[in-house]
Amino acid sequence: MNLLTVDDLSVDLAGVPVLREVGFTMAHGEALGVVGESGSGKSITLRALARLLPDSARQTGTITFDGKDVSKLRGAALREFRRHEVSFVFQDPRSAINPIQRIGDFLLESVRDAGEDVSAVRTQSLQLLRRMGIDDAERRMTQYPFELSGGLLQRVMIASGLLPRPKLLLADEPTTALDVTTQSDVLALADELRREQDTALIFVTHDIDLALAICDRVLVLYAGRVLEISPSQAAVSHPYTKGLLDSRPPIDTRLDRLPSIEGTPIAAAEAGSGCPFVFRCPVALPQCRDSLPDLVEHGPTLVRCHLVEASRG
Ligand SMILES: Nc1ncnc2c1ncn2[C@@H]1O[C@H](COP(=O)(O)OP(=O)(O)OP(=O)(O)O)[C@@H](O)[C@H]1O
Repeated sequence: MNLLTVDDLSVDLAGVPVLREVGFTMAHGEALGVVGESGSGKSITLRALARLLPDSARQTGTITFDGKDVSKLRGAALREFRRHEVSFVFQDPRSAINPIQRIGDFLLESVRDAGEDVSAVRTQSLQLLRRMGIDDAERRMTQYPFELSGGLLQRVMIASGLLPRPKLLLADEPTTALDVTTQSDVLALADELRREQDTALIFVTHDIDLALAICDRVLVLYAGRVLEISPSQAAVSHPYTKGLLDSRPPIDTRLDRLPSIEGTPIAAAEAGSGCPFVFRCPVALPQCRDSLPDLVEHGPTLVRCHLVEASRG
């Protein structure tokens, strides 16, 4: 059985469409990267999965997590889902932590509420902090968030996300605010821990290279729609995903101007019945303006593109 099945998920916020017919599945322990330009719907997808959309949101479609319909969870079942089944790590740790609460109290807070064995969880917290590369974990537990650097605090947040041994960790650009070396250290440690725990990961990022490096598959969003789900750079087939790969800055040459995809993305609300990427696509066909094909298998990738369909004859 899949850990997660998202089927035909559409979300409107304050009456404005932001996600359309999003569908994908995840196996237990799998890592899925979610990439796309700003405003493509990455964070909204995560929030919908964790039942964290604002009250003004209207959602259709289904999210099935470990056999349960997430939209039907209420009361104790919803608390259990948020405590033990999914965890969230946000981009900015300082906005997600109470500034006047000590790190140790923050880590043990949810356990205290649930009446679990505090001393056992304290030991686990210390172990996780050390495994996340925090040397003097005992002392850090007694400190306040302002006493920790952004990098240390994000390590604490990831430890806190893994502490309940969730089935799924939702990470929204968890290392974007860190410098590149720290970013790769933190991600490598987090990845090792979540594999040991068999915790699946959804990793939202702007960086398609990073997503391909860390994740089993990468889902590409554009104007609130899934355009491709690919396991590797070699398998990538959609012109938009290829454009994202081609616009990475080269590591060995200095360019006067960074390569980029011509034009700007449209909002989900601006897309008609055609492919939302048609306005920027260098290889668009006439039919791309009228309809967006279904997501279909093309070798190891899942892609929705008329050009790919035409190439298959
Ligand atoms: N609370 C809200 N009310 C109304 N619209 C919103 C709200 N939050 C997000 N949106 C809109 O939903 C769309 C998707 O936003 P989302 O935050 O998911 O994008 P994103 O891909 O995560 O972007 P970024 O990479 O900039 O974080 C955007 O057009 C955004 O303006």
